[in-house]
Amino acid sequence: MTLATHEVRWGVGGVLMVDGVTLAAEPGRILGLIGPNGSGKSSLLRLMARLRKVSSGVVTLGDANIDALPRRAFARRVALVEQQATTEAALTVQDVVRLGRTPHRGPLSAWTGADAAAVDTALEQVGLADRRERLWHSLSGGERQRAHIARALAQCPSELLLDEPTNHLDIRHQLEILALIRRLPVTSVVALHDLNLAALFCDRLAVLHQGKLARVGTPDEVLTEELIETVFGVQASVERSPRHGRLQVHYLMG
Ligand SMILES: Nc1ncnc2c1ncn2[C@@H]1O[C@H](COP(=O)(O)OP(=O)(O)OP(=O)(O)O)[C@@H](O)[C@H]1O
Repeated sequence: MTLATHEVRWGVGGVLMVDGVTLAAEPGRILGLIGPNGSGKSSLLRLMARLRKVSSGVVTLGDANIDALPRRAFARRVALVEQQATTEAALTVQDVVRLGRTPHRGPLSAWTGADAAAVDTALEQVGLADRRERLWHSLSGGERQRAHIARALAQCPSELLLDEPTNHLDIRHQLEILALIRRLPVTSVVALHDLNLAALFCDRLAVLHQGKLARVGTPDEVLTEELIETVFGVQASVERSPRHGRLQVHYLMG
């Protein structure tokens, strides 16, 4: 087993934002997290990445409680790409991506061929190899997003957590990034707003609603017209695409 949450709760000021979520990623697969704004997707990802401490319950990696793992060992395995990560403006793209190598290097160790190769591969994978010398402040929103994904890939994680990785990306780059995540030999947990992209790329979907897990299963099991209405408050018609065989959501206007 890889990352899993067991009855995890987290709240602020007595209000639970993540309320008793039990969920396991499957090795090598993509688990999509869907749910309305404020339903707890980012909070759950941050708990899984150990950026927040659970109020109760446990997050495990394999058999271990993640709180019991040494920080570096955890960081070598689990990478998080946050929604609005900030970065020092004076850095270049490759400086940012190099930060991904930190968990693999000692404080005084020299930059190795393996470090350089991981950075080069990550830049190639997100299509930023030709912009590696560019300063951060000169990048577009989509280029910054891709640079943050490259930083996570340079970390060579076995578990990759992504919060809305397609935010800011044009449609070609949305498809390319999700196709890349599919190809990677890693376990991924990805928060997504676009239900059609979730149906296209995810092996399983977990639906959060007001901090609780409303449903988990394959896209076919989860993406029903009834669930979309109950959780998102939107009427939709769900059909199987004759082109790619995945479910497709058509939103019905008033
Ligand atoms: N540090 C915090 N302090 C107080 N409330 C918080 C904090 N972090 C998150 N919340 C609240 O927790 C709830 C869940 O937020 P979260 O960001 O996890 O939702 P989300 O599903 O990722 O939303 P979105 O789709 O808008 O990104 C929201 O009501 C949010 O305001």
